[in-house]
Amino acid sequence: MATPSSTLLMSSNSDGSSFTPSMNVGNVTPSTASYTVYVRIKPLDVLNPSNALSEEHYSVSDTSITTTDSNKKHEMHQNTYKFAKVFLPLASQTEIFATAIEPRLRDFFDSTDVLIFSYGTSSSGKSHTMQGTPSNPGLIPRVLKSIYESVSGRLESDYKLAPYKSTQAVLLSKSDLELIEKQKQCLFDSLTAPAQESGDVTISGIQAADMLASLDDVSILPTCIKDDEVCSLWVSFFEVYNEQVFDLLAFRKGQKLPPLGINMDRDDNSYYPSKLEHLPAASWDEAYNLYRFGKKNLHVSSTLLNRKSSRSHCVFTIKMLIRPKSDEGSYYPTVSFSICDLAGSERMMAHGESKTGSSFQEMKSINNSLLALNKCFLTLKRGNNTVLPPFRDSNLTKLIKKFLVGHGKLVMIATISQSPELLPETQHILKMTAIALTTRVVVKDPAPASQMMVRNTPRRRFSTNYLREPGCKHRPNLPQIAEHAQPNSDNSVELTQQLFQLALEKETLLQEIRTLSEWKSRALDEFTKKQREYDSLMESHNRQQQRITQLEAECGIAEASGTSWYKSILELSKKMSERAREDFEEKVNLQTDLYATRMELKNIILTIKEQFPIDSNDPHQVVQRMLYFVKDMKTAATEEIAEYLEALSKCHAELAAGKETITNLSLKVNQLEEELTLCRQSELEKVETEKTAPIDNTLSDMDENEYCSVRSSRRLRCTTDGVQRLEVPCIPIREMKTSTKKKRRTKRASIKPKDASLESDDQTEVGGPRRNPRRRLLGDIDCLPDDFVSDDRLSPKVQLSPGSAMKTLRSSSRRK
Ligand SMILES: Nc1ncnc2c1ncn2[C@@H]1O[C@H](COP(=O)(O)OP(=O)(O)OP(=O)(O)O)[C@@H](O)[C@H]1O
Repeated sequence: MATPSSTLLMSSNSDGSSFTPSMNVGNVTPSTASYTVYVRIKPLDVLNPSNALSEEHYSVSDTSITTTDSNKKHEMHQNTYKFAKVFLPLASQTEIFATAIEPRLRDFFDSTDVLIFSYGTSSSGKSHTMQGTPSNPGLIPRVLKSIYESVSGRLESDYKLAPYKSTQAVLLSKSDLELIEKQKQCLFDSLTAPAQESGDVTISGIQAADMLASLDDVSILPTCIKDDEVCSLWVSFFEVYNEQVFDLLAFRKGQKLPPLGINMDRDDNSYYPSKLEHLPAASWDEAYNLYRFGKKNLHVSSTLLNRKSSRSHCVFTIKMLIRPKSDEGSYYPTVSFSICDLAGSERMMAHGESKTGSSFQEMKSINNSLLALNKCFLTLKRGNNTVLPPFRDSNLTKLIKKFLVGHGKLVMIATISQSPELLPETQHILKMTAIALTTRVVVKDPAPASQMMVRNTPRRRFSTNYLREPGCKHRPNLPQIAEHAQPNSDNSVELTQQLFQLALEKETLLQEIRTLSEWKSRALDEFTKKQREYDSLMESHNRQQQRITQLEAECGIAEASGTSWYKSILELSKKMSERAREDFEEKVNLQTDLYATRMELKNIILTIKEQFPIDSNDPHQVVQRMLYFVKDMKTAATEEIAEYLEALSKCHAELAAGKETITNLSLKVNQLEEELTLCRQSELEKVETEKTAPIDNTLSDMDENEYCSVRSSRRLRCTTDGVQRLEVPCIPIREMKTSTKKKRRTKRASIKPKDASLESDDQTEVGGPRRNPRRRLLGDIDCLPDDFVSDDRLSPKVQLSPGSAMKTLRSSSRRK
């Protein structure tokens, strides 16, 4: 507020009359203004957001978007659109706020009016960007937080002034203030009531508290408010629905709100909704609750593209009023920060809306107002001084005209959806926003009121602005005061402005008259032409009629009359009725077929919907979406099959390798078996040889220890002076035991008398002929089974240790 504050007191009129702005229209130097345009891309899948783009149609850089599309001849063509910045799908609300909004908040605190608006197709994320969610707050809660944090400590508690018109203020009396407080209380009380409408998009109080908690990252900005100044913040909220303006903060229980009129503020040539509620908000909570209340009144309904689609353009504004602490009657012109959430554009027939009904009307008026906005951008871009932008074509363009002509800062956030069905609309949005970015507006009008000083606007009952409803318990029946009753009739500048405005209006009207007269003359020409055509047709008809009469007379048909004519007519009528009946039957059949086909189609759609998560009822869309799903499934299945095939081929390879190994092993086994047979044969031969060989007496000379030590080498070697060698490997116990038992049985069969055995023992004791150990050993060897294998590796499980083999041998020989 640097400029105004330095001249505030100097401009004061001593008589306390209304302020006369000191400006010279002719001396204003024209400057150029431009708009700032950003683009935000909605994630392809909002439930699992990622930066992935539908690469078939979009390629993106930091400041541009290129779309690829095919025309009617199926030729591919690309369009590139440039912007201040492109926010990718994963861009956070914090990033968007810091990049797009913070610089504009600095402008706001520097006394510049700001308008931020979101623009895009339906369901592209406009409301998400503006409002956000409790866990991910959008721009509105962030702007409010930043403003309240920045002016903290400078807010006045008892309001002396209230905003009026576009930039002015009015004095408030105590009773006005009481009424305002009661009005606010009514609004807040109604917020606690449960939501009634299905389309209610209000964030609950608890959610709002959560939201505030997650707004810590919002920065505090330097303000222009000096130590000896105080400020107040006022909130207003309205919507443009079906080309009518409705106040969203007006509280009328159970009553339909009447639309507001639109007035022009001559101070800055801007339009504003007349009698719009401005309510003071002392804190973030109060301001956000007012926003929540307005959201409750908003026109929202469910469409094919969005379950909670905004059906109106809504503008939420926060106005800052600064005044010197000591002077209750003086103030700086109010400065406003507006956030506009535009309704989404939609192609009417493309999304299955019928041509009748309120939703069609809503869509029509939304598209008309957006068309008017686009026309304004185009005309402003051409910079043609002779053609005026069609601001009056829609109430939306009328209300934001001030920003379109360069007074204040305008920021556009275009939101785009990557849905392939919305590609034509998205391309149109990109085209219009890219045009807006390159538009340079020559600011011709006198400087807006925010650069002027206003002092002591005459005291005016605040309540007359809006408290006119007799039914409201907080609103007394106050006398109405003419809205424009200001005692500043002798105001030449205002008159100049009015004249200027009137001249502009006259120019527009003259142009309209010219167009109409052109249209009229064209229509007259057309009419004359048609009249002539009609006359000539009538003439030929008359001629033909005459000719028919003449021919009838010539053929004597008139005399023959009666029967033949009557018969032929009867025949003809019979044929006709037959034909009509056939036609009717055919029609009925066709209708039956059609009905059956429809039912079949309905069933098919139901079946498809059971199997796929599709919420549309339009058969075309259902089939299209199903095809997408099927395509996805097919791709997934193909990938899976490829994986399986790969695994299968690996298995085949492994199997082949295994087979080869098995073949090798079986070859080896055969080889080994052959070797084994050979070994066995050689061993048996050896044993046979040993059996038949002469007894070696050398062994008898071995003492037991020597014998055992030889055996401990796991192969008993009985050496006979190198002449003969017997190798006795470990002997299987089972075999050995079996042999022993056999021996015993044999022994029992031929048992000797006790004396005989004693005799033999005696013989041993007396040094009779001792039995040769070699003989004993051979006796045991005799017991070896025929299939005995001499290699201990072939019978590894049961082996006889050298000691036990010795014992067994001895005991068996003893028994013998
Ligand atoms: N950037 C985003 N990240 C996550 N979800 C998003 C994003 N943008 C939009 N959405 C989700 O997409 C849905 C539609 O968004 P939204 O209501 O904001 O669209 P809109 O443009 O305001 O539509 P309309 O014009 O019909 O009101 C919402 O459920 C919203 O949460």
